[in-house]
Amino acid sequence: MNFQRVHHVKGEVRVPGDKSISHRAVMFGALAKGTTAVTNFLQGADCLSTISCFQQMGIPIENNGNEVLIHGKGLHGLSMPQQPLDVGNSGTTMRLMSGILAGQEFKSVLTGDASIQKRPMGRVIDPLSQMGAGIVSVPGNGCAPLQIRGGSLTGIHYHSKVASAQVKSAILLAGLYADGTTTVTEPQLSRNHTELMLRMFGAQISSQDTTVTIQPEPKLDGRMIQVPGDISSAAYFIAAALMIPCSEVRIRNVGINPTRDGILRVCREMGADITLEHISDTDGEPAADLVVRYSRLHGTVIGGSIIPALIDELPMLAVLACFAEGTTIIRDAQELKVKESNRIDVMVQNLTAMGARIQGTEDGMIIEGGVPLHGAVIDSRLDHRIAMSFAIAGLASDGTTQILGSDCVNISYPGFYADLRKLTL
Ligand SMILES: O=C(O)C1=C[C@@H](OP(=O)(O)O)[C@@H](O)[C@H](O)C1
Ligand SMILES: C=C(OP(=O)(O)O)C(=O)O
Repeated sequence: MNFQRVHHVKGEVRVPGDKSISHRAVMFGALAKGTTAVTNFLQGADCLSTISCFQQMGIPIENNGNEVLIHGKGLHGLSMPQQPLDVGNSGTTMRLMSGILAGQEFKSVLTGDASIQKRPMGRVIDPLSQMGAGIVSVPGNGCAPLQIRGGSLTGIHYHSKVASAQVKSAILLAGLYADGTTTVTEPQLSRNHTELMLRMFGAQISSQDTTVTIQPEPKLDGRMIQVPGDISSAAYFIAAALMIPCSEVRIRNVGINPTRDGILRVCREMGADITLEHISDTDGEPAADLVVRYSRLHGTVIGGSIIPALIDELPMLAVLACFAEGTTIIRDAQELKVKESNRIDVMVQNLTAMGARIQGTEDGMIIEGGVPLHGAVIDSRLDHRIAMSFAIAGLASDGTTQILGSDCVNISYPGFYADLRKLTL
């Protein structure tokens, strides 16, 4: 797909439901007794993979588009899948499901696409093995496919080396089936959707700073879940409005959980004009309308404990930094190397092709802003966040930007190009 400079982005948009919350709604709904009704569920390929995995384990799920109904069978209601469970491109599905499957008295196999088979799974294999699960990497390299023999788990206190909500959640979910208390401490606080939602379903879970503790064998009850818009999807429109002169965009009902709102904090630090309106709170997950206006930005340093609160937004922030005066340093972000692609290498390669002054580092990037960008052929490496970031870059650059593999946006935002187009009319 090709992109060219536009004069502005203007108008209103409603981004689809949050990906992290949509996955969890299906998983926890399946483990609860009774029906869970989810509205504004993200119909992206990743969340559809989660639905199909639970259907394969005997959970009836009706996907009516705007509402998803999960007819949960309780903590011990899953049945043994007859085939390997295919998570597609979704790291969240693979890692959270490994925690659930570690607690089941049956054998299962988790697999996925070429990208997922390169991502590190040792980070869940290690703690789940310590809890007593039989979990192995079939190719023997710490990656998927994973073979899991669950049951008879012991609660542990795990000190994770990475601030990862997927690792934390996998351990907490296994903790539902352990014979005592399970605790996870992480180096920095990662997104806390698991803690918030499991508590709403009836789990006994308590958090203090970067430590979370869960008690086993709760009675989880089906419930209603309203999914807020995904701030990671809103990031593309936030950046477009900030980068393109004369722009003003209103993004409705965006989740602004403090463990996810790093992009708002960094953009404001860079000089962005962003206001929040109609702030609401449903089940502990705050949301707001974001009003974003074109702003003259300056460079900044992004590192430390804010990184987990904006990890998926860093590709877009790297593009934004090209449009800010001065230097932007992104550090402590080595996790970018183990996402759907190596997001440090891919950003450096593609932004360099567009004429940016950017240098990759061991744990991030250094970007000299204020150098105009020009169109180029962009290899998305089938990474949805890369494709969306460069679509926005193309709208603010000379010439034509061609994105290869542009359909991969279906992973997290199937209507992305249509919504973007409406804002450019
Ligand atoms: O728990 C989640 O829903 C997610 C956690 C993050 O990954 P890590 O846990 O690997 O940091 C994030 O990058 C991913 O898009 C979704
Ligand atoms: C890293 C991501 O997702 P996952 O880990 O679920 O594949 C993402 O959506 O940017």
